[in-house]
Amino acid sequence: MSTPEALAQAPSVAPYDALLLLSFGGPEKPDDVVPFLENVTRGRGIPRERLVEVGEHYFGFGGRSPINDQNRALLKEIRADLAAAGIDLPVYWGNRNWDPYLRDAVEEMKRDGVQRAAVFTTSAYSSYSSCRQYRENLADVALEVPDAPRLERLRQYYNHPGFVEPFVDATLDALARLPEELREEAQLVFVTHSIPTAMNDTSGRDGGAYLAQHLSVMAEVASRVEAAAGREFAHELVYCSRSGAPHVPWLEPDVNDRLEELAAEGVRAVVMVPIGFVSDHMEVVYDLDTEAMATAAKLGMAATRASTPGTDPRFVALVRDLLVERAAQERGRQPRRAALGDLPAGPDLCAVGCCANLRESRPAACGVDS
Ligand SMILES: CC1=C(CCC(=O)O)c2cc3nc(cc4[nH]c(cc5[nH]c(cc1n2)c(C)c5CCC(=O)O)c(CCC(=O)O)c4C)C(CCC(=O)O)=C3C
Ligand SMILES: [Fe+2]
Repeated sequence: MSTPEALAQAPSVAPYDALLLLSFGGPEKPDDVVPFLENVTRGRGIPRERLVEVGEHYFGFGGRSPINDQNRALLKEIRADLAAAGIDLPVYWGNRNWDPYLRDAVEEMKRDGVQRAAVFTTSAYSSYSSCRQYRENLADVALEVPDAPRLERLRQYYNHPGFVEPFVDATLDALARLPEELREEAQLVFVTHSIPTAMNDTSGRDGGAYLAQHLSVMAEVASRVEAAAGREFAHELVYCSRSGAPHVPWLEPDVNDRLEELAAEGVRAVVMVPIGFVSDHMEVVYDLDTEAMATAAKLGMAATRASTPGTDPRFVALVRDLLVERAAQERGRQPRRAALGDLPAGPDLCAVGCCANLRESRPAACGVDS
């Protein structure tokens, strides 16, 4: 809570008068599942069989995705963290695909008199799905809501210490949960969401950013884990949650296929480190904790899964850090831009053509050209 001392030293967030948490959204009851999937996949050429299959994942969890509850928990922690730092700023929440929708959040912000809000998205890396599509959503809402507040997306944060460091501790913790006699030989299997290779090819300013960013985070997490554990670990990047038509190439190998190969090579223990995900949403609780864990069990491998940042205090503080950094930038200062590893902190505004939309050319907010 805000003490007088905290208020006196509070960092400035001017020119912003609100923060918006922008996320994916997920169903909350069985009747939501099909309309949610229709929202997500409208015009995207996802085969019907894949939709039925993904629907089953949601029904298997009572028709309720974990993602909205995780965002509610994050929202609560962001508010507490800002207040503790003496920052008095309203925080709103809106989703791309499910209630509460972005548009409703922006209507509410407008009613409350918000003029200019910073936007934090729950996806850390660069790709059409995780970057430009949110920028398109922001451009759409600016057209749908007359006199909407200005909405300025905060930079991608995959290499921010508040994202990387929780994964280091989580990996050490997951290693400690393996049977002691297998811990020494465990391999680290870093996992992210597969995307079409064509989407990777157009990600970031120069292409290939999605893969390059993950490789950089993997190297950073692995080297910190090795330093803490005092030994090296074999590590590699694999993928989960492939969808799309079978003839369209997506990033590989799939985590399950790779576990089969590792078992055949004699590997008896793995730690899955889901660096592609900010919290334990459906891909994590189904594709990893249910499906990949069953694969490992079938193969007789010991496996644990490292936790995602979720509401780790360092991840919550990352939100404030990005906000304060960007606010300073907008006031003409040159703030420190925290970043770990071999890639620089990402730009505030995306370059022309960054994370291109492969289907159609649509307006996107928060670019140098928008
Ligand atoms: C890179 C990436 C992230 C990570 C970045 C970020 O977090 O934003 C992400 C997140 C998420 N994806 C999610 C759910 C779904 N994604 C789908 C489909 C797709 N995702 C893609 C990519 C990504 N997706 C792609 C290239 C497609 C193909 C269709 C298309 O080109 O757009 C489909 C359709 C069915 C299927 O095909 O699986 C669903 C249901 C949920 C909610 C989970 C929950 O409920 O807890 C979340 C957080
Ligand atoms: Fe997805």
